[in-house]
Amino acid sequence: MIEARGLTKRYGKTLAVNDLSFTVQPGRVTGFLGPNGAGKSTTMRMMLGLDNPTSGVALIDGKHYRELHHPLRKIGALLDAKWVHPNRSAHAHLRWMAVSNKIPVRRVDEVLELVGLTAVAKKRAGGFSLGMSQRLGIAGALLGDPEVLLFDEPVNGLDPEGILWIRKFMHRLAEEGRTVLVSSHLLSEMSLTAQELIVIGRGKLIAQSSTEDFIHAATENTVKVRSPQVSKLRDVLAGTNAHLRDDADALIVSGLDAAQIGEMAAANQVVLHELSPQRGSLEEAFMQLTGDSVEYHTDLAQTVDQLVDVNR
Ligand SMILES: Nc1ncnc2c1ncn2[C@@H]1O[C@H](COP(=O)(O)OP(=O)(O)OP(=O)(O)O)[C@@H](O)[C@H]1O
Repeated sequence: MIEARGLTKRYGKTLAVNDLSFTVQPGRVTGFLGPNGAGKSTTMRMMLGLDNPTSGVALIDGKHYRELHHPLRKIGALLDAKWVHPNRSAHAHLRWMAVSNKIPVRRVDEVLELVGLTAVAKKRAGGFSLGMSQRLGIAGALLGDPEVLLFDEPVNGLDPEGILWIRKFMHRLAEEGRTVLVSSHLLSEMSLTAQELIVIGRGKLIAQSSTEDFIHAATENTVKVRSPQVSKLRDVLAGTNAHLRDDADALIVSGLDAAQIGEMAAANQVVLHELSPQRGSLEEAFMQLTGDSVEYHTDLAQTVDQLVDVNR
């Protein structure tokens, strides 16, 4: 488990992290979400003892990082995938990490296998693609077989195949009972990867909840209905507290769920061609909860643009 209590970091005039308190539980992938500059990396660095908090604490299973006897066996991290000597092979890089952390060298082959790099283990890491470098970084994080894993923007710049691989791998690590914290500013990706969310903005906590609750609380659930007898359907729904909106050849209904609409249509012999509940998106939820912040809107627009690029 990871715990932040009143965690605060000031760099001169910049309050990078502002009184953050949250817990990250094992067995789930927790997304650490916020726009660029929100304070995600700074928070992760403090968890890893790479930066000292101005006040507050970050604890790994109740201990400060510096109190851990074998840190790599407790917590592994991927902060910067390009942090590797370019002329070293993947194997040599991991071997060096293992030896300097008193981890048995046989573990190197195991983690290379886990991340699918066995075939290129002897190749120069400097020639690796970004996706391969990310895998090597993840292999390094797994060397000590740690219970807690931190990944800072692991899908940034990856192609769709690389993104899918990382997503499945994160799920697998959580299913093994590990605590997995993944930072990202890519909202749609996080909605697929993370079961829990910690959302921050300008260093402050905006929300901590399950992804589902976060979306549910901040967006309206509607039902899309298509019918060849749409005016009859309107009459049927008129006597309820449903709110109707036109969307091309469909009606978007709020205030009633799909079952209620279906039953009313059947009782009144209205033919339906479609009756589909519409889920809000993480983007919509994010907009709702951060509605008054121009900074977010700008960032969100960029995020959506990037996402479109990624999926193209
Ligand atoms: N070493 C530092 N010295 C001064 N300011 C810093 C330092 N590190 C971070 N900051 C500032 O602290 C704020 C939070 O930065 P941080 O990198 O933690 O955000 P982030 O959410 O990880 O963003 P990104 O997704 O861009 O990495 C930013 O305003 C940043 O400029």
